[in-house]
Amino acid sequence: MKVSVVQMDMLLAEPEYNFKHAEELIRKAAKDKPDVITLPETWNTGFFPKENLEKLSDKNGEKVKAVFGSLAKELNVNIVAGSVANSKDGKIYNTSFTFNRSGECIAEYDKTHLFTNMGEEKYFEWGKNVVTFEIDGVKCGIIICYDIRFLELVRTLSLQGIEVLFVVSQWPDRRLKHWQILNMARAIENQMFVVCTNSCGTANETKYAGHSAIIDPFGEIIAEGNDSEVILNGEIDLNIIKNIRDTINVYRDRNPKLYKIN
Ligand SMILES: O=C(O)CCC(=O)C(=O)O
Repeated sequence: MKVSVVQMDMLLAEPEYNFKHAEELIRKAAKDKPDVITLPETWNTGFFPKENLEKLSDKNGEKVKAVFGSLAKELNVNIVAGSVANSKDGKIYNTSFTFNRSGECIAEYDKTHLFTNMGEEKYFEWGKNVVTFEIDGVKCGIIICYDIRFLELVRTLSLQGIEVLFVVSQWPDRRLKHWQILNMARAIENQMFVVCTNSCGTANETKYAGHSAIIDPFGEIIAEGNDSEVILNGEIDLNIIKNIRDTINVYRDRNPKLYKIN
């Protein structure tokens, strides 16, 4: 599976500009003929405008579906379209949409761990479901930013059989080390690929870290960005999962009777 990670710099509270820019970047990424292209968290609004959020949000994912559904079909590529501020049923969610090569929306995930440190829960509604989907026959999971700190969520996805985890984020530069270590740890402990897509640039007083990456189940970095806008390319060899599980098989050796985590 060839992956292109779009580490995007977006403008706060400028969805019209951000839609155009995301489309431009996807078209550019598609030139290398990847199987899947990814975007970061809340790329439509930035993370996140406290005024007029409802007005700036997508409505039921209608615009994302129209633009990225047809783009996926036209470019014959799967798109993990990051996440967007998305209003539905009178509430606003931080929602990730994924499209297959036919342009169908195959996954819709609402962020389940809102970042209370920044008051995200005062503006957004909590997601209630864990989501997996298939890209060209490969089982994948999706999480959003702060979700990466919750190993239980990722283990839940891994026990459902995912081989690739997509993490879409707007992670700040001042905690870059957490971003790098958490993504790598999730890849190693769950013996799967992690494709983590961050934003870059600044919004208000926050500088975003970039350092998007494609990480293999050994924790080896296949591709990594720096702190500016870039498209990363990397190839995922799923045989690596079998190799590691044949030698260090944590799924066979785990002892769930001991684990009381609720
Ligand atoms: O957990 C962190 O340090 C950052 C989380 C975050 O910025 C987010 O969830 O949007």
